[in-house]
Amino acid sequence: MLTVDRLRELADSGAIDTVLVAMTDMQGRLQGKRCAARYFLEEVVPHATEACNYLLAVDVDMNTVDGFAMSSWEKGYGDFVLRPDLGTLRLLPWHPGTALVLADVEWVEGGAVPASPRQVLRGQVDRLAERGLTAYVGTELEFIVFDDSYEQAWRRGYRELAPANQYNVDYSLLGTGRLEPLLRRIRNEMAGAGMYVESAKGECNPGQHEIAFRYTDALSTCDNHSIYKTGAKEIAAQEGRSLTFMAKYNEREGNSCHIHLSLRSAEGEPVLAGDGPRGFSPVMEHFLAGQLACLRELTYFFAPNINSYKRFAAGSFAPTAVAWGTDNRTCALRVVGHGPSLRVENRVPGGDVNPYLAVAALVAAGLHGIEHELPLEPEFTGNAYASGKPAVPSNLRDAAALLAKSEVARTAFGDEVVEHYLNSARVELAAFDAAVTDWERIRGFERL
Ligand SMILES: NC(=O)CC[C@H](N)C(=O)O
Repeated sequence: MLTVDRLRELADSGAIDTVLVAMTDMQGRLQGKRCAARYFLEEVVPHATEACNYLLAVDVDMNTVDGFAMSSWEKGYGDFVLRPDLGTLRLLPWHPGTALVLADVEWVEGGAVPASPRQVLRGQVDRLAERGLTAYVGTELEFIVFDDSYEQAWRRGYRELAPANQYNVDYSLLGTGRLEPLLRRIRNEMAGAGMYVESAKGECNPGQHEIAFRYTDALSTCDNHSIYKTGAKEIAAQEGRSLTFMAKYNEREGNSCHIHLSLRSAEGEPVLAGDGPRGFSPVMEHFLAGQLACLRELTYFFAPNINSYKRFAAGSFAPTAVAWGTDNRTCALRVVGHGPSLRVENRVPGGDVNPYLAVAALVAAGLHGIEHELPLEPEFTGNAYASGKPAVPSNLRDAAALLAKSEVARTAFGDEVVEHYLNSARVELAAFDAAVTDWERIRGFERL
């Protein structure tokens, strides 16, 4: 990582001339400004910078949409403050002479903006800390690479794109070898941006790949995740290609973002393993029971888009059943590792997830289980797709309705945050309800 002093040296020598100041919006995108390095050092470091507060109140298309209490035409769409978190300062190797810092979002009058995803996660990290606990998190993003550039793909309406592999390349070294110039750039340049890269592997959908990063504390993982997604797209674009993290690009395997989470004590000792019957501690039992109890009502934070729900298909390796199992990939909650590496993998999130909100939801669910000492049901063995267990919500409307009634969410995040994201869901549902899709035209144009 980069210190401000080192940045100053690099700026003085001309090696760095630009510093990106970024916040993460509701959709998990980096939004912000490209600052001149000198201006960043002289003005933004001591005084922060500002951006229009509609950045937490627009849809994917940047439309000003109604219903957000914190930001509206009535409120004049004023500014909020982007306060750099200097611990996130780093070089971005894929842009010459460029560094990046992530910002916390505050009101001009002071105080955190509650709906800011980074602030939502900070709140849950603080709640854990009050119990002497720290969350360690890893996110596993899958993506599909295409030979088409983003511009070509857009112009073609995303139809008939050429995936960068022609067949299933799951674990195929031949398959990843084909894309190694691109994959190697992404791996090495993310390492240059301060991330601990572990490995890359092929996946099942043609052109589908995954790059794995070492787990770290919850906030840093979500920060890295957001920077990585942007960087991977930018590197692909520089290579004349495109890649997508959308949850379900076509009817084959979707793009997941499995989230692994473990807990440690204030002394840094792993606390999930213990002397219980399965090698679990009471904290693990309650934490996992909390995940099961809250999964349906918090699914919105794992699956925030219309498309997210298309992943949840039987036999797809994406979950449909709210069940837990030991190293069982058919369950929504897969327990992996043992002893100090014991952890919970939530398999519900797709590549379109906002990591801050998803991890905040996992922590909130776990704390609910711990605070209420929820007992853990027996593990599920076998094929959970055929289990008759409660179902992961199958669409955004159901997930939003479940969130609206969630006392756990309201207690953990506050009504303001829950109402904010419920409005976001409403906006997305209304936009989809108003859209006429290719599917309808293909079925209806001639034949109906
Ligand atoms: N590696 C896997 O388990 C595949 C996950 C699958 N692609 C999904 O969308 O969930």
